[in-house]
Amino acid sequence: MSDVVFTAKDLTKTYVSGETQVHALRGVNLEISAGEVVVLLGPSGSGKSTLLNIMGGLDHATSGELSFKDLRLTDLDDRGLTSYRRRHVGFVFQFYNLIPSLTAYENVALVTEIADDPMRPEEALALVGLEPRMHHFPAQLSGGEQQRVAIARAIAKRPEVLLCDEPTGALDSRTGVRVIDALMKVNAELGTTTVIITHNAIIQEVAHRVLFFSDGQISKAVTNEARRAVAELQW
Ligand SMILES: Nc1ncnc2c1ncn2[C@@H]1O[C@H](COP(=O)(O)OP(=O)(O)OP(=O)(O)O)[C@@H](O)[C@H]1O
Repeated sequence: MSDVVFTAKDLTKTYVSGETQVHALRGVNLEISAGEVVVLLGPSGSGKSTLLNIMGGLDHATSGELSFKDLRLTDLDDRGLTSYRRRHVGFVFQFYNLIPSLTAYENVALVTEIADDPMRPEEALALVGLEPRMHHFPAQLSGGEQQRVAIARAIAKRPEVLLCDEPTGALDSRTGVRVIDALMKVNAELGTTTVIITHNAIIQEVAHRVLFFSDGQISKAVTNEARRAVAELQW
C-alpha cells in the first residue's frame, strides 16, 4: 500500500458570502495510499465534507495543493475536474438518489452505458450482494438495499477512488453494517481506495487509518494495527 493516490499540502478552503468568511479548511496535509480505507471523524462543521468534495473534484480549494497521483487537482478548471471525476471517482452519499422508475439493474446500467471499461450491472450488483434483487424497483428495496444499489452504481465504472459521505447516516444498525460490509468487499476485491465520512465512531474500527478533524484541520491520525471484521460491528 505504498503508492500514494492523494497528497494534500496546506490545503485551505474559505467560503465567502457577503461580509462573512468561513474557514472550512485551515491547512490540511495528508497522504492517502492506493487501496487504503480511511475514515474521517470529527464534529459537525469541522471540514470533512469540504475536504471530500475537493478530493472528488466537486469544489475548488482556496489555496494549497491537492494531487491525485500525478494530476494536480488544484490546477484544474471546472472542465478538468469534471473529466477527473468521470474517470476516477465514485461517490456514495447519505441519500441514495436512485431513479424511482428504474429497477436496480437499470439504475446501475445508466452509468455502465457511458463508462469506458465498466463492469456488467449484474456483476456490480453481485459484489454488493444484490443480484437476486436486481429487477426490483427502489420502492421495493429497504434503505440499506437501496444504498447498496447506489454503491454498485458508484463502483460499476471501476473508479480508483470511492468517496462516501455518511453512507450509513440514514440507516439502522443492521442495514448499516451490511452497507459497510459491501464497501469493505469492494475495497478488498477491487482495491478501490475508499474514504468514508461518518458520525458513527464504531465504523473507524474497520479502517486502515482514521483521520480526526477539528476546526478545519486534521488534529490526529491513527493507524489501526488490527482492523475489526465488519461482522463484529454493532451500533
Ligand atoms: N457552500 C458553503 N458556503 C458557506 N459555508 C459553507 C459551505 N459549505 C460548508 N460551509 C461551512 O464550512 C464549514 C465546514 O463544513 P463541512 O460541511 O465541511 O463540515 P463537516 O465536518 O462535513 O460537517 P458535518 O459533519 O455536519 O457534515 C462549516 O462551518 C460549514 O457551515
